Amino acid sequence: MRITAIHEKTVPIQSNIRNAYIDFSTMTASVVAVVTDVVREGRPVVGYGFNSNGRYGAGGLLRERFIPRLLAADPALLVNESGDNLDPHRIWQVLMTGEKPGGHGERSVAVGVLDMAVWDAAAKIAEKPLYRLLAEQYGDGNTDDRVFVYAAGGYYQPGKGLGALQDEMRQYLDLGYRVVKMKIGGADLAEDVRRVEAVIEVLDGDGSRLAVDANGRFDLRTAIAYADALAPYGLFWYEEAGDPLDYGLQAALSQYYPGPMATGENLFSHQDVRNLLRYGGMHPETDYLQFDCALSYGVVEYLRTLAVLREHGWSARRVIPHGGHQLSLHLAAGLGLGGNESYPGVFQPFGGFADGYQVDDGYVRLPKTPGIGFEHKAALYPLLKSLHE
Ligand SMILES: O=C([O-])CC(=O)C(=O)O
Ligand SMILES: [Mg+2]
Repeated sequence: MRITAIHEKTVPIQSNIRNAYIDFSTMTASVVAVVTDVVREGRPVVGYGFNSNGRYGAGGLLRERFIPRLLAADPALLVNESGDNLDPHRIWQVLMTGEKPGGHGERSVAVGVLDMAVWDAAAKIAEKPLYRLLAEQYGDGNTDDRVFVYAAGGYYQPGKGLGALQDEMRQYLDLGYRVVKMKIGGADLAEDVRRVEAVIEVLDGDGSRLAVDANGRFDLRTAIAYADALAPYGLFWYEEAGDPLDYGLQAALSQYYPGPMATGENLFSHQDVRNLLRYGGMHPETDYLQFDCALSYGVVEYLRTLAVLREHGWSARRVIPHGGHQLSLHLAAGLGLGGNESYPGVFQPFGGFADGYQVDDGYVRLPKTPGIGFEHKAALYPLLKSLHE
């Protein structure tokens, strides 16, 4: 078998929302389709991939480097021993040929987008949902039949007052979520405390159902001032307080803040993760890690990241990935992660899961059809299909 074509496009996912660090007025994403010559149900198998929010589309890198590299490779180097399916690990090696270590800038996005499409195609060719393939090949064979999800939103928006913030959160609860997340650090501390209290009111006074996200905005002094203000609420987690690469800040804050903390969405390699675990002072029993495969070289690299976790005494259950996409849902169900982010209100059509699979008391189920299941999302599939039809 072989890859016959790879199509790529940059699409907008802009909106008027803002976190503490960026607004999303010019945000884009890369979308790819990897077409194979394997036929299932009368049609060539096509795998789809895209990157999640927060990093821009990587069209330049895809067009100039990664897609040509893949198409120029001997097809025999891209398939498994028996030659009947793609081998994502071999493909990853080909993609990274000529790439020096370190400096994991945006090339991890380009590789992550292609890797997503390769796994989608490989699972379709194997005629299994991806979570089953992952559980059989890399897990203990067991899969979770439902995955914990939380609703992320609570962005800053022009004219959005406390009432609108509360209405947004009520909508998430009505959809079946139990835990919600909101942004902090984009207003002053007093205003953020009012916002946090307004959301906790909607959660029947239960702060343990609210996560807050500072998107790396704070220096240590500000992070500590927020820690003092937030600690009494007993929050679900306090996320990305300082710069994602400032492990010293994280270590100081981890010692100081009594509740669970979360970070990792802007670490793009297993080496960066290793440094966080070595030097970030995080607590394996109570903290959360948020690495997002779509931004960080894909599933092949994620398997290495999970190995690093094991070496440092962390359970995969402490991982709840950033990004709210279906690939992470498969990783969670197949490899026993702790759950997944969800964006019921933002970053559509890429956020969200299969149509008809409602969130029930904070958990969601996955379709049993082959691949990742993008075909089950009516708002997304036409866009993916338009790449090659
Ligand atoms: O606002 C963003 O960049 C997204 C984000 O941090 C998250 O979902 O945790
Ligand atoms: Mg975040």
